[in-house]
Amino acid sequence: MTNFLPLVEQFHSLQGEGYHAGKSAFFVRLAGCKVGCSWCDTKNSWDEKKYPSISIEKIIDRIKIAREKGASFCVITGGEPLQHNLDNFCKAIKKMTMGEELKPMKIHIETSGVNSISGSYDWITLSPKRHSPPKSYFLKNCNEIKIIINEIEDIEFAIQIKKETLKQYHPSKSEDGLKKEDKIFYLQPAWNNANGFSLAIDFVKNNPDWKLSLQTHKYLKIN
Ligand SMILES: C[S@@+](CC[C@H](N)C(=O)[O-])C[C@H]1O[C@@H](n2cnc3c(N)ncnc32)[C@H](O)[C@@H]1O
Ligand SMILES: Nc1nc2[nH]cc(C(=O)O)c2c(=O)[nH]1
Ligand code: SF4
Ligand SMILES: [Mg+2]
Repeated sequence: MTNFLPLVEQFHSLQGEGYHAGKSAFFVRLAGCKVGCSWCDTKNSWDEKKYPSISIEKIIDRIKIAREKGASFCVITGGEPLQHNLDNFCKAIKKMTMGEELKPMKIHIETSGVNSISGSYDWITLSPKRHSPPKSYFLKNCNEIKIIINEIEDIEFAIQIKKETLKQYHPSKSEDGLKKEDKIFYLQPAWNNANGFSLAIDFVKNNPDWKLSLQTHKYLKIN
């Protein structure tokens, strides 16, 4: 199991997307992705050979500092973070951020769901991809689903994913009171794609069980 991970960047910012948008968060962007979305905004992260392998303790030292400054959770993203086995990393985050009067830091993950699960999470954001659909584990266990909209076929894919997800009933309750089956379904327009924006807005207007997610950090010109 890995104690070193290829790291693109780590930064303290606001979660820009989805249910937790606007909250103080620390991001760990791991390198490596084989999913290859043509519109990916993080293509620089795909080739893990370009990045140094950093010890998980060193990564967590920065997580601890960010927490002292106010980050309320850390977001593991990428690249596709689950290309790596994250069991040790998640365990170490929990262990190293726990204090006498301090609960362990919450861990969120952003994933396409194409790899097997490893690690354990307080929040799973699943962003399913049309050309490489997610494993059913993620449809069942994620907290939110965020589909990126470029063209009409993405809306059709979103409808199909929601149907599949609702088939995977999973009656358990998370700490914040949201039932696991109460997933939140988001359409997120692909950045700078006017067609994606108008398709997503029209669909959400007519389908109130969906919400719009915007990449608010990009409007704010922050990380
Ligand atoms: C860069 S990905 C990394 C995590 C993981 N590989 C995934 O796709 O979920 C982080 C989030 O950004 C979304 N994303 C990537 N490129 C985007 C774009 N051009 N416009 C809007 N969202 C985008 C992804 O769908 C995902 O929800
Ligand atoms: N501020 C901010 N919020 C984000 N939410 C998900 C991101 C990601 O790239 O996974 C991201 C990101 O890159 N920046
Ligand atoms: S899965 Fe995520 S990181 Fe990989 S190409 Fe798609 S959006 Fe980019
Ligand atoms: Mg991003």
